[in-house]
Amino acid sequence: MDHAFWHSRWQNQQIGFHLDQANPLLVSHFHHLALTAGQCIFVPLCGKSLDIPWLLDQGLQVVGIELSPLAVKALFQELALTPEVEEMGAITCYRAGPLTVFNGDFFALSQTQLKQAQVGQIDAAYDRAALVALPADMRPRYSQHLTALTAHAKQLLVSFDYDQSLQAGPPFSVDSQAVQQLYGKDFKLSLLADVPLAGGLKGKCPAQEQVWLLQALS
Ligand SMILES: C[S@@+](CC[C@H](N)C(=O)[O-])C[C@H]1O[C@@H](n2cnc3c(N)ncnc32)[C@H](O)[C@@H]1O
Repeated sequence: MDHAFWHSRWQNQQIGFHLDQANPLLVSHFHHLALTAGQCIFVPLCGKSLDIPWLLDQGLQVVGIELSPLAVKALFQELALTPEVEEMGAITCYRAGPLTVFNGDFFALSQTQLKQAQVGQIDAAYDRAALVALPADMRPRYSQHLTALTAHAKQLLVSFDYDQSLQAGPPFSVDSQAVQQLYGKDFKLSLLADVPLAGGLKGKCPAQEQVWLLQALS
C-alpha cells in the first residue's frame, strides 16, 4: 500500500479498522507484557486508536507513529490534549505529557528523532493492524525496522490468519509461518490466543485473530 492509499482512506474517512473501544485482545493479553507504570510502549502505525488512551490509563508513556496528519490531529483532539508540535525533518512530533506521536513515514523514523523527542528506553511494542496493513514485500523491512527502533523490546502482536484467495487485503493474512519467518530469528514467539473473528473478515470470509507475545532471544 502506498502513502496515497492511506491518505485517501483518512481523507474519505474510510477507516473501518478504527474500533470505538480499546481492542478487547489488548485488554485481555496486556498483562503478558509485564509492564509497570512509567514504562514506555511503542505503537507503530497507530492511527487514532483508542488503544492509546487505554495504554495511557495504565500509567504508561506511549510513543506512536502515524502517516496521516488527519489521524494524528484527530487523536489529540479526541483526547482533549493540546500537543506541542516540533518539526524534525520529514517527521513532525506531537507531544502532550506522556503521549508522543510522530507524524510521518514509519520507515523514516530513526533513533535521532526518538532522541530529539526525548524518548528514552522503549520497553515494549504493541502492533495491532500495522504488520497486517502492509503487503508481503514490505513486511520484512517493517519487522526489521521495528525490532531495531525498539532495541528488541518485547512485543504484543495481533494478526490475522485467513485464506488470502477469498479476500484481498488490507488487512492481509499473516499466518503463524509468516510471523515465524519475520520474527523467529530474534524472538521467542508464544501464541497467546487464536480466536475466530466475529462475523468473519469484512463479513465475507472466516478468519482467525491471533495474539502473539514476542520476547527477545538472548
Ligand atoms: C489499518 S490502520 C491501523 C491503525 C491502528 N493501529 C488501529 O488499530 O486503529 C493502518 C494505519 O497505518 C498508517 N500507515 C500506513 N503506512 C504507514 C507508514 N509507512 N508510516 C506510518 N503510518 C502508516 C495508516 O495511515 C493507518 O492509519
